[in-house]
Amino acid sequence: MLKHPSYEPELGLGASTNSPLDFSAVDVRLPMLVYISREKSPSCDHQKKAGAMNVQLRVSALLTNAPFIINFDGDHYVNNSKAFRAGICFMLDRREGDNTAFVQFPQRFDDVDPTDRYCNHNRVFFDATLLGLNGIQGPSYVGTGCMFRRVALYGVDPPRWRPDDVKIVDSSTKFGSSASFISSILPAADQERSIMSPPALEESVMADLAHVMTCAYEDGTEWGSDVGWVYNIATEDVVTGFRLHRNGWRSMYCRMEPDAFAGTAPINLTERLYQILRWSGGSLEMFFSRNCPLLAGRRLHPMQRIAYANMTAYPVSSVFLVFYLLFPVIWIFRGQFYIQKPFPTYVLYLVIVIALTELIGMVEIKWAGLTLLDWIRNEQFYIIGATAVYPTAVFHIVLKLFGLKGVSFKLTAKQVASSTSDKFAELYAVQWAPMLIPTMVVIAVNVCAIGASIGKAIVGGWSLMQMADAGLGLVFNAWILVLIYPFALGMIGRWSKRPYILFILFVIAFILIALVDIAIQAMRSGFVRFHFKSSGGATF
Ligand SMILES: O=c1ccn([C@@H]2O[C@H](COP(=O)(O)OP(=O)(O)O[C@H]3O[C@H](CO)[C@@H](O)[C@H](O)[C@H]3O)[C@@H](O)[C@H]2O)c(=O)[nH]1
Ligand SMILES: [Mn+2]
Repeated sequence: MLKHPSYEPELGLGASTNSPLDFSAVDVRLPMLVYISREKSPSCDHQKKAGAMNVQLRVSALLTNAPFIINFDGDHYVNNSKAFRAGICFMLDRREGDNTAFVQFPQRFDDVDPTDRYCNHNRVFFDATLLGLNGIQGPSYVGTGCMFRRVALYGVDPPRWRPDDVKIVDSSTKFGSSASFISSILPAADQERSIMSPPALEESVMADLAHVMTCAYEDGTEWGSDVGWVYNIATEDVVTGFRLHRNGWRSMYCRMEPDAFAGTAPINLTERLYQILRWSGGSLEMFFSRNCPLLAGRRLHPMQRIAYANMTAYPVSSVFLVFYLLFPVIWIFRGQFYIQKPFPTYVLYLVIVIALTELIGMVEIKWAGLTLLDWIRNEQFYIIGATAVYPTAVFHIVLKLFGLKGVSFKLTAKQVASSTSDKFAELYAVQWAPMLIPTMVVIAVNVCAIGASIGKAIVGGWSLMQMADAGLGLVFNAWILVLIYPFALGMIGRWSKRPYILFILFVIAFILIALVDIAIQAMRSGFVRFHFKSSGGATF
């Protein structure tokens, strides 16, 4: 803090008997590290991560006023030191550099099981969706592993949309009352190709720092709305990135080998579902707020607008999907198909559309360098989320729209300690939550449908047409079970160490239900009742 680092390396000592390591060719200086913690007080909301980031933003403005900032979650670390240079290259690029607000690196995780059962890696989202957005206005901000341009976070327009005579500090209350902070803004906008010396550590500087760290500092300012990280939303990341895109900035996605950064992921099914709940609830909050992508001005690229609409409104699709997945109920009870038989040309169109969608999916996977397993996990977790989590998120937003408090989201709990003997102990832990019920019902309904159709087929009396219908129905039921398979594995806990047990359980369930169905049919036709009556008078 006292002296800006020079370019001259300071080499360490050579090897000796006391210290066997040779540092004679190593620059042994440590970079300046300043630990800060914002003020927390019962009288004001600390605004979680967004609040912490905004304090960092102000404090660092007074310390170094560095034009570029990189941010990580508490559970992430630097894996490849070259990432910093890569980010800066995008920022200083001649073509679009000046209009680039942030460079987003993918999130990578160390603690995930080899088959990525709960789709923690989210490869399709990172390596296909975010990479694809590079072709429009750039990836969304995902909260960690992201390099920012400082002035973009201040709500300043990108050069492309900024007239030369614009006043960057256009309102006296926008940034709060610190004169030192306000006077740091213009240099931050100018110094992007030079460096500035940090201030000497004097008492006045310390007083300024303490002032910008208080939680009352932001009262009556635009911090948390138009300046810095956005407040009052479960997913501050997507909305903070969105505000930058809406102002006309672009962003860049940067994937490198070895991975730039890495961190920890929740590997317990319930924790993972809570994480998805926070994301989907936050997304809907954004869609139904003044930060709705459909309300943005013309600086947001039309395709980027569609991408954001999809990224925020997606949980609504679950309402239709859950009904669809429960359709077999009608069939089990009535033994009839109520879905209208479509006419052949319509079926032809349907088949073509479905085939093309799958083909495009396949091409995207190949283009992004992903595997079939990454793709399947993605599909599976969409259905699992849509049954277990998204309905709760929709419920949350309905409560909110009626002015009620909504569902409360919790932070993602991480694996505590991994002993080498049982590395994925967490993976097999079953943790009860009401959220698990809807998906369990969907599994039960589809298992019953398969069992019942076996029963009906055995009793016989089916025409060829009925056989064909039931066959199609079975494909539907089986496909749903394939998609929900990781969830079912999660429910059997430690048994899922041997996944074939699940198949055995399914087969037993099918046979039992087939027998029950045969019994019920026999009862209906009077056979069982007759049998029981003659042998002792049991009544039903
Ligand atoms: O009061 C708080 C709470 C959280 N954090 C930070 O926020 C991070 C995100 O929380 P975490 O529990 O790790 O959630 P994840 O689901 O792993 O996080 C993803 O989703 C969040 C949005 O829901 C983003 O903020 C994260 O960047 C993104 O990695 C943590 O690591 C902390 O560094 C704080 O600084 N202060
Ligand atoms: Mn995290």
